[in-house]
Formats: sequence, C-alpha cells, structure tokens
Amino acid sequence: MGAGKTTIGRLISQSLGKDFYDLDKVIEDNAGADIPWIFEREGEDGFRKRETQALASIAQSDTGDSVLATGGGIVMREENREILRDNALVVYLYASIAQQLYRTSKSTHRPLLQTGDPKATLKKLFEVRDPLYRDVATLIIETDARHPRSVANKVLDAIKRHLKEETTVS
Ligand SMILES: Nc1ncnc2c1ncn2[C@@H]1O[C@H](COP(=O)(O)OP(=O)(O)OP(=O)(O)O)[C@@H](O)[C@H]1O
Ligand SMILES: O=C(O)C1=C[C@@H](O)[C@@H](O)[C@H](O)C1
Ligand SMILES: [Mg+2]
Repeated sequence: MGAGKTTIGRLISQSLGKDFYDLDKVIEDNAGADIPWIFEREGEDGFRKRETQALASIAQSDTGDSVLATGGGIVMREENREILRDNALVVYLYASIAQQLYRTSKSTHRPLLQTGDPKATLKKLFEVRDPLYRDVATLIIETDARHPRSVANKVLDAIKRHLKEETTVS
C-alpha cells in the first residue's frame, strides 16, 4: 500500500497509449460499493473473493495490451499469482515502510491500515508479502525519494530493456 501502483500505473498507460485498469476501482464498480464498505460487510475474505474474480475476468477478456494496477494484497492467493505470472509482465514497485506510512497517512480508504499502529501493520504485511512480490515480479523498481514521473520513466526504461533482452536471447 502506498507504493504508487495506481499513480505510476496510470502514468505508464498514458505514455504507452494503452488502456488502464485499477483493480480496486474495478472491484468497487462491480460491487457498486467502496472498499471500506466491502470490508465492513463481507470481511477481508469477501474482498479477496471479489479481487480474484475481477483479476480472472480481466485476464480472460483483455487483449494483453493494457496496464493493470492491482491492490497490494493481490499476491496473497496462489491463484492470483498464477494468473499474474501467466498473463503479465509484472512490476514490483518497492517502497520502504517509512515511505508507505507517509504516503498512506492522509487517506482513510485502506481498511487494513485503520489500526492503532499502521506502521506495525505495514511491517507485518511487508514481511509476508515481499517474498511473494519477488516471486511473481518480472522487474523490481525502487520508488523511494523519487517523483512519480521519474518512477514511471524508470519503469518504462526497465520494460524496454527487458523486452530488448528477451528479443536478443530468443
Ligand atoms: N514516487 C512517489 N513519490 C511521492 N508520492 C507518491 C509516489 N508514488 C505515489 N505517491 C503518492 O502516494 C499516495 C499513494 O499512492 P497510490 O494510491 O498510487 O498507491 P498504491 O500502491 O496504489 O496503494 P494501494 O495498494 O492502496 O492501492 C498518493 O497520494 C500518491 O500521490
Ligand atoms: O494491501 C492490501 O491488502 C490492500 C490494498 C488496497 O489496494 C486495497 O486492495 C485493499 O485496501 C487491500
Ligand atoms: Mg492503488
């Protein structure tokens, strides 16, 4: 959370002239309700079911020519990781816990951080999720101390380099 997936994903889609999906927004549109409401009524489990449905449906219907920003918890289910591995070039946007805390502090839209100690929550989530992000990632990009536009350019450069290397090898 707060790594910049939504912000950077949108910038990248604009630069590439591709469609942009934000999975959290897709889930909200499908549910006709916002994320805090879904967590309150259906719990995290209900949200995760909706998240997997939305991801699977985009993977099935999309032509492969779009940019998708997921939610931070997408890697928690093996089936989601499999869909990402099979269908996408996955970019892990790395942010330190201090940066995540700073970037998420102004919003109350993330139910998992509405705790007495969001820093401790972010730390726990990071310990569980960082290895899973690394497991599915094609590219890992550091985002601390960088303006969103500069992060987006770094991602675009890394993707170009990666695709060029793939072409050269095969
Ligand atoms: N590189 C950056 N430098 C400074 N601020 C940033 C950077 N990237 C994003 N932000 C800011 O941090 C906040 C959170 O970013 P964003 O919503 O894009 O994160 P996210 O990874 O999509 O989070 P979530 O997992 O909750 O969906 C926003 O206010 C955004 O403007
Ligand atoms: O990291 C998470 O588990 C979440 C991140 C958000 O993007 C939302 O998907 C939701 O608040 C859960
Ligand atoms: Mg987001």
